[in-house]
Amino acid sequence: IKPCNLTGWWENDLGSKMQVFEVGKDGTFSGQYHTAVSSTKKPIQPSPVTGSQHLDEDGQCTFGFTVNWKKFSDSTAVFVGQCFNGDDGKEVLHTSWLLREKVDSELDDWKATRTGHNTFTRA
Ligand SMILES: CN1C(=O)N(C)[C@H]2CS[C@@H](CCCCC(=O)O)[C@H]21
Repeated sequence: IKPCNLTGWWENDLGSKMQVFEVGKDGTFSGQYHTAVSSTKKPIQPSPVTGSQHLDEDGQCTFGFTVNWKKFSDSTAVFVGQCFNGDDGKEVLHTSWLLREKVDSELDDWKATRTGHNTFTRA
């Protein structure tokens, strides 16, 4: 079984790319998220990623990471998922996410969190 290591470049079905820098001995990692889409008009810039993955020997690890949409949006996304080794030997990350956008009034709090799911493959 191939051990799971998220280091490297990933691309999801929206065309967003994520670069994971090296993963520490405790499974923590940092990286950058290059989103392909945004709900804001400001120019899109790479955003910092911080996360943590399991390092179990049996591969196919679970992980979570947070993206802070610096400089172009006041929102934050958290992702959870698992890495699978497809039969074709290709790795795929199945993720679910919560995207919290900043709203100006507590009255709008009800509509401030969106959820979705995306798969990532090696870019
Ligand atoms: C591009 N995205 C992507 O690759 N996702 C998996 C989803 C979940 S985070 C969101 C991007 C939000 C950009 C900042 C903002 O407009 O609030 C969307």
